[in-house]
Amino acid sequence: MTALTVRDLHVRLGGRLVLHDVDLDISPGDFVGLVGPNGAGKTTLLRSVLGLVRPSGGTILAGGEPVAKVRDKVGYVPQRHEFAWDFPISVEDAVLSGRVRRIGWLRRAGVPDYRAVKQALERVGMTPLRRRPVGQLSGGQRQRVLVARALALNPSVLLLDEPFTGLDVPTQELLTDLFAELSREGQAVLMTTHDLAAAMHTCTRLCLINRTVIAEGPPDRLRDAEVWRAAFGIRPGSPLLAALGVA
Ligand SMILES: Nc1ncnc2c1ncn2[C@@H]1O[C@H](COP(=O)(O)OP(=O)(O)OP(=O)(O)O)[C@@H](O)[C@H]1O
Repeated sequence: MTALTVRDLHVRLGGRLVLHDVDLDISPGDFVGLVGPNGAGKTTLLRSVLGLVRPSGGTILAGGEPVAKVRDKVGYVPQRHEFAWDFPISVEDAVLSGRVRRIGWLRRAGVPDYRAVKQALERVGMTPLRRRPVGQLSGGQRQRVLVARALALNPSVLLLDEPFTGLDVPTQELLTDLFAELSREGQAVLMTTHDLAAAMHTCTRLCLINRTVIAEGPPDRLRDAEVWRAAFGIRPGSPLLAALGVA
């Protein structure tokens, strides 16, 4: 069974058709890079899965069920600037807040919740900083907190919105290794990124999108320069195509 199924998705925002005819299947263990130019609708696709945007048509299933019924199967790492870093909470509490959908707003966190937080902090290497206020963290540390916050839910689908923006190479490597490991453990990972070369190298599949899916499949099967030109409007002979090994 697929972990995430998107069928015939259409999204209108501000009276404009931002996404149309989007079909996508992601299986457990897939590490999918969602790539496309600025304004292609990548974030809108993630937000549709999360129910933050209401599609004008189509269906989205997680593990075969309408995603609206199983939101706690979906973990989400937003872009860093979307989180309220000036809120006076510790790293540990920020990660715990990722479990709110499972705990419920009115209940207290219990042993399984604290255990999940502890494991998530360990996976991103943030245990030593668990009591630090989130406002005192560097960009890379903040990104690791956001990843831990999503992992604390033990999701079967993990959505990542440009997780590498502004990160140094060691932090990018740490997170890339973690995402690859999660996918090997059976999680379905869908990541938007503008780092095409890294996506070609690390993702098991790529989905090229520009308001609709232009092409998708394992990176080795996407060596056709025309496909990249159609998605990104890259000019023929562009060095970018050579850098991607698709010239
Ligand atoms: N709330 C909104 N109201 C109207 N239009 C919107 C809204 N949010 C996004 N859009 C438009 O939808 C289109 C897709 O935006 P989206 O943020 O999904 O693209 P993206 O592929 O994630 O882009 P980027 O790579 O620049 O982050 C853009 O043209 C954007 O201007």
